[in-house]
Amino acid sequence: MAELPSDQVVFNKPKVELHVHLDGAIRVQTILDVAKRRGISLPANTVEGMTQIIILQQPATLTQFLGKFAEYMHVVAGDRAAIKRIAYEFVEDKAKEGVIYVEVRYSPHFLANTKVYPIPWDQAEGDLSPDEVVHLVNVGLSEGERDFKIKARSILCCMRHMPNWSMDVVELCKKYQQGGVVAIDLAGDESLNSEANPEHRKAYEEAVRFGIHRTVHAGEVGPSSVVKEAVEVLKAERVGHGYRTLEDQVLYKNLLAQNMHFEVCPISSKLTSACDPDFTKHPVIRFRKDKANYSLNTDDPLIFNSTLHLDYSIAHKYMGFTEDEFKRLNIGSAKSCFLPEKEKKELVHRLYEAYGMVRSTAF
Ligand SMILES: O=c1[nH]cnc2c1ncn2[C@H]1C[C@H](O)[C@@H](CO)O1
Repeated sequence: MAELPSDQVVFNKPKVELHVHLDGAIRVQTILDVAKRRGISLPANTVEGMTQIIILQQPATLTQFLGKFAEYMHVVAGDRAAIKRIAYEFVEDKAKEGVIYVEVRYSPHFLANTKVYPIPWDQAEGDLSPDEVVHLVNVGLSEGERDFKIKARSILCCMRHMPNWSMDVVELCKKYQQGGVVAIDLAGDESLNSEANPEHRKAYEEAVRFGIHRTVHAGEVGPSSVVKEAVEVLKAERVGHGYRTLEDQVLYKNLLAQNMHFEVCPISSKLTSACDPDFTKHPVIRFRKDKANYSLNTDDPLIFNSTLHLDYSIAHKYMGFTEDEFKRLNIGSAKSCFLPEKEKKELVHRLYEAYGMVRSTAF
């Protein structure tokens, strides 16, 4: 996006990122390497060439944006080494951006080639199940945590158009609750499926029963009723995007009063046409004025050709964000993360320390 500021670092301090898709955050070089190893032909064989094919250059619809995944998902899906590698490299990339805690989300079904119906991305049936995908991502993330000294947890996505996968997703959340999976999400095209299917509702009921944390993509491009349903029916503790909450002021005020967390993704919201392309009119400006609880996130940096620094630069340049607000929103993000209470407190404390906000207890 030509009019964006260059990748300057406007907030060079520890950060928390809560909304980023693993399959939207793969290195282009890795896609090329894996395609070469597996003998998969791609429309371009250089990083520059493939980047041009994958990225969204201009604002499109959410549906068009979601179509971009088909350019490369068949390369990594069903391949054990590739899945471990993308998880590992993801942690490295986040550490380089100054993220000290990240929750990364993905659909295990989209990376599998057996025990998933239909088998995605026109793959032939193989022997990699959604269950093993979660195991491999956990291994990649843990190795990344060890090598790059940050903390990474994962969120498993149900997909709006695939309700038959949702009970599986919640079962995987239960199975891997101690293995790095902290929550369930509902992603996909809310413009085509704005009311949650009963299977999604059942999965979220099960999540509540088993103490699995819950977030839902809602009010990104769909109406405020999707947000209302996410919070009231699916019992979401955080809202993915949530921009269109502002269309229902009663709902918005209720959510403010509850300190509901909004996972805001500035660059994403422009390129999916979720928001006005003029960043000076972005809903997060209202969130900030109202001292709402929200995070700043990349969402799918591969497809948006972006970094977390770029999202922060935009918030600074076009939306008037200050260092103090960056600190406040990161502390709110840490408090809204899905870690167990003790680890969450430690994370919040680390931010207070890094931001020079530790109060002396001396009298
Ligand atoms: O911004 C988004 N909105 C809705 N769904 C999304 C967004 N970004 C990625 N996804 C989908 C496509 C991915 O394959 C899936 C799981 O990460 O989630």
